[in-house]
Amino acid sequence: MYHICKLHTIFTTLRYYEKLQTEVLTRVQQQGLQFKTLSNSSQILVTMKPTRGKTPKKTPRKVNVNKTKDPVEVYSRVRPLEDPNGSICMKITNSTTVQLTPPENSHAYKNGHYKESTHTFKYVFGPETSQKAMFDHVALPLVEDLLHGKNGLIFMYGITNSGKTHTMQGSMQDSGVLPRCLDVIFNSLGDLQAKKYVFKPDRSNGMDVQTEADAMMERQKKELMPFTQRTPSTPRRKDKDDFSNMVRVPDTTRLSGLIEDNMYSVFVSYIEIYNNYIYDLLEEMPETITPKKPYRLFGMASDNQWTLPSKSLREDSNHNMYVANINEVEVKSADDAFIVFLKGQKQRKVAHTKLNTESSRSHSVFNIRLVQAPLDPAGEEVLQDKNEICLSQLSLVDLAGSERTHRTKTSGDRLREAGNINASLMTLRTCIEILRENQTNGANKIVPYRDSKITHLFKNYFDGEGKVRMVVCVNPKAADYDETTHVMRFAEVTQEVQIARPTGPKFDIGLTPGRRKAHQMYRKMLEQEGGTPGANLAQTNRPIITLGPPFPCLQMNDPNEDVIANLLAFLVEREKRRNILESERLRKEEAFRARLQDFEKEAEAVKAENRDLKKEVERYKKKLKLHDSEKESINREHAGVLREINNELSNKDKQLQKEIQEKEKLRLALKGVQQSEKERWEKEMGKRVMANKMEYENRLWVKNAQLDQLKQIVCGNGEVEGAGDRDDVEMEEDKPKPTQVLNRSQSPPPKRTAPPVKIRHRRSRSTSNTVWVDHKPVSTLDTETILQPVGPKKKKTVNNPSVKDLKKTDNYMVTHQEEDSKGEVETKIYKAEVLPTRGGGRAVQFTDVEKLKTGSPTNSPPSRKRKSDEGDGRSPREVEARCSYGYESKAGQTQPSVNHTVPSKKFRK
Ligand SMILES: Nc1ncnc2c1ncn2[C@@H]1O[C@H](COP(=O)(O)OP(=O)(O)OP(=O)(O)O)[C@@H](O)[C@H]1O
Repeated sequence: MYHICKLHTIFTTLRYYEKLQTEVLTRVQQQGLQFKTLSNSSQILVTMKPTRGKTPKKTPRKVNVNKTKDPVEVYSRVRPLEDPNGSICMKITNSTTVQLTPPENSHAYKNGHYKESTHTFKYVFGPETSQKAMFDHVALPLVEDLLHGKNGLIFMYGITNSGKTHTMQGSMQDSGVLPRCLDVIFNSLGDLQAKKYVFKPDRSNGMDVQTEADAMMERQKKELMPFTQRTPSTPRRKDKDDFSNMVRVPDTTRLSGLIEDNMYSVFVSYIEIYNNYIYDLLEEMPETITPKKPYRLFGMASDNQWTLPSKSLREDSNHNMYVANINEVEVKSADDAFIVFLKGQKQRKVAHTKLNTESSRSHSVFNIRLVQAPLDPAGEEVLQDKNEICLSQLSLVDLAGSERTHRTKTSGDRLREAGNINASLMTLRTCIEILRENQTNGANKIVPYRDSKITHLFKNYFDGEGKVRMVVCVNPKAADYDETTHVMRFAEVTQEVQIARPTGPKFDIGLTPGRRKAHQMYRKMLEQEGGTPGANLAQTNRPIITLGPPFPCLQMNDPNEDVIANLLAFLVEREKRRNILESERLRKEEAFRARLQDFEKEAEAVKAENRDLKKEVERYKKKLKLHDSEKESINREHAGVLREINNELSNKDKQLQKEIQEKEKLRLALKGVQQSEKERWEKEMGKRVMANKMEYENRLWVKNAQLDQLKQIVCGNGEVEGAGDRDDVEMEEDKPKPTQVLNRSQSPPPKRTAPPVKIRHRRSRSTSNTVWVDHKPVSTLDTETILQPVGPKKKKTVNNPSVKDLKKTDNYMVTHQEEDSKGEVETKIYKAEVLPTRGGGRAVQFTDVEKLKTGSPTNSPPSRKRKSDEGDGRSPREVEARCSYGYESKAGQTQPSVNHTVPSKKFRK
């Protein structure tokens, strides 16, 4: 009794303190502060946060940018060979690497790929690996995550007959991943499970919570009216009987670390994706339909077959994908869950193919959802707050095997299935590859999750958070080489995809830890005291503190009976007891008061701390303000500098534009100048060509005339032949002998013609005293050289000689200038005699030419030579021939015209 009282007091105190603490916390939380407080009795430091713990299911839509990411973990399992003597194409080189060698009959080998390929994974399990080792390595960590409120996905991938289903399901004696997951979950939950129907799926991927009383009502209702229920609950007795002969060896692993003040429930669902349609494998068959054939369906259903309706995918309020309107069964033990799985398995589409006697023709997804919520402050029931429910999910996926239809020798429905299987696996590959590309290259390509139901369903795992593990099952058979290499390559790519690490939920919602235990103890005490087991303190009417046994019977049956004395003794006893209780009460009251005072002091201390924290917050706020203003001024400064730089940049830009324009102008001007120069030169060259042409024509004419003259001489004009001045004779001395002359007369060369002028007139006049008419056209350039042409001392320089000028003199010279191809100016001075004509006019006969040429000292030797007679060994006769043309000036003409002249003929005016 004493202990009960003590406990009662402790509980009352505890509750009072909780109330007090909650009040203080609420106030502090309202102020948005974090602070530390001491727990009342255990003196444990508990960190309180302003926000309450939320469920982890609220995954954000987009990838968590700042979250830590982990790559998808890929494991490889190599199954044993069916035929121990068969040829293999792979070798496990170490615990993480597998090497593939192309066999000679493989496509790769035929296409020239002879090299071995090496593939590295997180771990490679050899053929001897046990199911238990496989589970412990791959799935156990995800089960642990599930119990701590985190999501996980395991999928089996590989070609047909590679051991996917074997790894996932295993056998009764040697269970695979799925049954072991169930075993470990229920082993770990123990008695932390909530009563059935306390948690209820809300049909939109969430969970509702109800009181235990309501849950009990629902249980009773369902037990009383089992036929009205549509949703399958815990496996019925019939189902249990169906599988009773199956004895499964369970996994005994138990995980610790669960939150004892939480209540847990497990829900399972089982779906398959067949031909890109989703079916609920736990769908109950309507009572009205009695199938003639067993559940298992292959292909199309006939009239009396039960065909599963297809389900659709939806997105919940947290943007998580889920299959709408499927049955989620609440299970209370691993065996129950396994029976549900077997029930669904019966409806799965499995068929016999050439490569696998029981080949899965669909992708199957077995979902385990764990619901947990904290207990109320009394530690008695689940807190009736939907927001405090935490949902975590472990999806176990057995993908259908990819296959080459020519190898499986499929046709009809099997072929269509294979096409759909391969298409969905291809979508999975594409999604993974694009995801990887987006993550590694920073690309922003759209991941085609929607192209296939399987990828669409697991979109959240890749986009959101959770742990993803893939087991690549491989058959070492040489015949599978081509398909296996594809699978291996894809698996390697998958390892590069990063998934945000899941964050666990926070259940620290400000309630005292150890509630469940305290409540259990309390109940135990009540039971010991004879109270109704399970009744809580408030509902108990029986007084916990009594003053002793009930009053004795006061009825007097015997006159000798000392009723009064008995009553007195009883009362004395009772008074004594009351006094004891009173003193005890007073003592406890004192103790309680003292404790209360302690709490008050503590609360005061908390308040003081709160005040200090407030002050600190104020100080930080001020600091923040200061930093803000500093930041503002830096920003302003920065903006000013930026403006200046921009201005400078724009000025520089303008300047550059200006320079570019000027350059363009200059280029155009230069182009113009170049064009005009070109035109000028073309004109000039045209003129020169004309002059040269005329000159050569004249020379030709002279030659012809000389030839005519020679002809005349040869044809009998002895006078001419014998004639000739002495000079002529002298000059003829250099000529060939008479025989040669004879020969020459037969075929006279042009050089040997008679001189066009009399040699006596060719004496140099530069030294005579007569006045020369020096004809210099206006365009004549001054050569400005030291050496000047040899010329007469007396001369009259005219730009345009008139007849009158010529009448006064008998010596005439004309200056002609030309520019050669090298740009050097050549000056020619033609000298002539002015002879009177019979008609009273004057004829000019050119007798000599003097050439002056300027040149660059680097291009030509620094000589400035009088070009007369050239000194190149040419005979004087050649000079005569050269000068046997002249200018003829006629009355009325301002310019004399060029004409040929011969010694016998004079040009007349
Ligand atoms: N590791 C293993 N140890 C022993 N037997 C195995 C192993 N892996 C697979 N097997 C056996 O090989 C056969 C085919 O395996 P399983 O059905 O698991 O292949 P699968 O990849 O699921 O094929 P499918 O894609 O066609 O469904 C089964 O009989 C299975 O028992």
